[in-house]
Amino acid sequence: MADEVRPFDDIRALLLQMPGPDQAAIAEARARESELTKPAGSLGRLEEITAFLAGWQGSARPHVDAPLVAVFAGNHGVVAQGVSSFPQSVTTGMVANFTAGGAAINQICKAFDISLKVYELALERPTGDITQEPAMDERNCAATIAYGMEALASGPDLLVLGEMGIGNTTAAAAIYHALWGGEAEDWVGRGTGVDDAGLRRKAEAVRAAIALHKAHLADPLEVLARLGGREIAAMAGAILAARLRNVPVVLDGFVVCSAAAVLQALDPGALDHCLAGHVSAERAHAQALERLGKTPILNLGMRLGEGSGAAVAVGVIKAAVACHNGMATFAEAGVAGKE
Ligand SMILES: O=C(O)c1ccc[n+]([C@@H]2O[C@H](COP(=O)([O-])O)[C@@H](O)[C@H]2O)c1
Ligand SMILES: Cc1cc2nc[nH]c2cc1C
Repeated sequence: MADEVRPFDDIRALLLQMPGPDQAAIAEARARESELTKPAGSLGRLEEITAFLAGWQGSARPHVDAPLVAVFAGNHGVVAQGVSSFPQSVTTGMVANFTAGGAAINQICKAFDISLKVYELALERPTGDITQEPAMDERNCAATIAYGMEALASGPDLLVLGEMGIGNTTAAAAIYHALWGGEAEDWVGRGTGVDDAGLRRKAEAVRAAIALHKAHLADPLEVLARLGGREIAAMAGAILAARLRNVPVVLDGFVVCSAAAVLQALDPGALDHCLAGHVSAERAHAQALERLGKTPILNLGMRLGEGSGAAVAVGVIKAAVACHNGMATFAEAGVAGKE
């Protein structure tokens, strides 16, 4: 039916409403930066981060007073293909661990004074096995994207995305392969630590999924629904919702970036409000970041997920903002400027 309302239409409508950064605030922040007691440019990337935050927050004095790590958890039918080195029950187990405060992300959030919220997405009902059927139908996927927008409810001034989901590096690899082509082998990696046989099963699963769904993969939202997972759809919603409220986002690793890649495929400017917190050790993450046009803040060989790499990068972002707001100008300090 020509006039049928489709669940994805609401998402597409939001993509038409994305604001840009405040150029005046960026100019004002850069002007202040040039007056601070340091040689011009000597804080390197920290100065870029400050200007970026100024633009999205619309203030020459950016702030990281209410940062939030939002961790989305989902389960994946594709684990039936032997693609992970851990059982599916670990997803539920780790959600309990997050709640109890025992995971790595809890400690990193404590270290940098970041709030943490965990969003559990029907863990008892894994998504469809992408080698056999779509992970989700359009209605479910759209509803999950909308649910992810909840991450903005508490009004964070910086949003860090994280995920937990056994099998989700296979879903992410399938998304990259569908969006960016190449071979299945280009996008799969060891995830939680599969051996060579496991790696071959991952490539085979990605290849089978692409072959099964190939007639439907021209639309990035169909790619997300058919090949993704609930946590990936929810993160896409959170990234989009942040943009609509001018909240800057810090992306984490391989799986978080697959949600971002779907948005970029829908609109090349959709990730302008996003920083890449780190490059993970998952083999294809560096390649994905290159495709996204993002330079990671950190490269620490991390491959945990949970938002952990991005949360560590918040420490760097906080340092950038502290310098910008707290440093004296040459005039204030009575320090002689450059001759
Ligand atoms: O963020 C990454 O780059 C990353 C790389 C490897 C593994 N992970 C995490 O490991 C889980 C998925 O791994 P797997 O092997 O089960 O597909 C999931 O919970 C992710 O958070 C995450
Ligand atoms: C133990 C464990 C913790 C995790 N955190 C994110 N992904 C994970 C995967 C496993 C297996």
